[in-house]
Amino acid sequence: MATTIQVSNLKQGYGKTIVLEDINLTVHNGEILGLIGPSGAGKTTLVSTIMGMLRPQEGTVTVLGQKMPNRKLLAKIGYMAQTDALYSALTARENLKFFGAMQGLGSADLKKQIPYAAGIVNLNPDLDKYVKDYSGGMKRRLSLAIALVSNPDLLILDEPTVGIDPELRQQIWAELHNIAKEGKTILLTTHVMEDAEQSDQLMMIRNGIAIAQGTPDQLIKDYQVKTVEDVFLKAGRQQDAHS
Ligand SMILES: Nc1ncnc2c1ncn2[C@@H]1O[C@H](COP(=O)(O)OP(=O)(O)OP(=O)(O)O)[C@@H](O)[C@H]1O
Repeated sequence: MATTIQVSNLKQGYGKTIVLEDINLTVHNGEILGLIGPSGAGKTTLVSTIMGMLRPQEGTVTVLGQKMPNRKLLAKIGYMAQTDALYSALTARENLKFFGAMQGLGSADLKKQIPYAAGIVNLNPDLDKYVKDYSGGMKRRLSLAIALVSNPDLLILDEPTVGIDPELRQQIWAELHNIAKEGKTILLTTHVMEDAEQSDQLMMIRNGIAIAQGTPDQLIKDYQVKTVEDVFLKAGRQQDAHS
């Protein structure tokens, strides 16, 4: 299986503040990796480093065979940030057109991809509304559609299911699994245990350290617990006991 993301011995921080210590991670084509951890653990910092928005302080990050940061690769990455970066004075369709064009889509592709991406998040009926009139959940859904619109090889989603109701969450997960089956790679951060359970691989980050890594089933077995949440709690207690 080809490798989409390779993080080796990454140390990362802001100035003298160290946020991540010795992170090692491999994500293959077609895999969904869930990054879980408490608020402030360093998930967004890791995602930003993988995207090339932050240069590693130590160690290396390779994405789709290229060492990061690499601006050219951004066109191959669909990114949904934690805070919605949308143009509120434009309609949802205009936002999708703008961001799709930025990702290199021509008008024929946009015509096909906008209804596809909006369909995944049930936004087709509201595409011509102004974003300023959208609810918080609709904005999250539009941000996800923007990440999907260019059919990228790598999808990076920072807390994609916040503000999304359970029924739509299930629908989105079904589509994420379809996308992964096509060989695309998905990296997402989450606080939601149901999301973690849907991931192929998990990395649990706490206090800047990867405290557990593996498939949800394997982790549950290794930690001799019943749920992914219990794995996280037990791994956290073990980390505290050792520090
Ligand atoms: N630009 C920045 N400058 C300085 N410190 C930062 C910056 N961004 C984040 N931090 C700090 O780095 C640490 C990790 O933050 P990060 O946003 O990566 O956590 P997170 O796991 O994504 O949290 P959350 O789940 O709340 O989004 C925190 O202590 C945060 O205060």
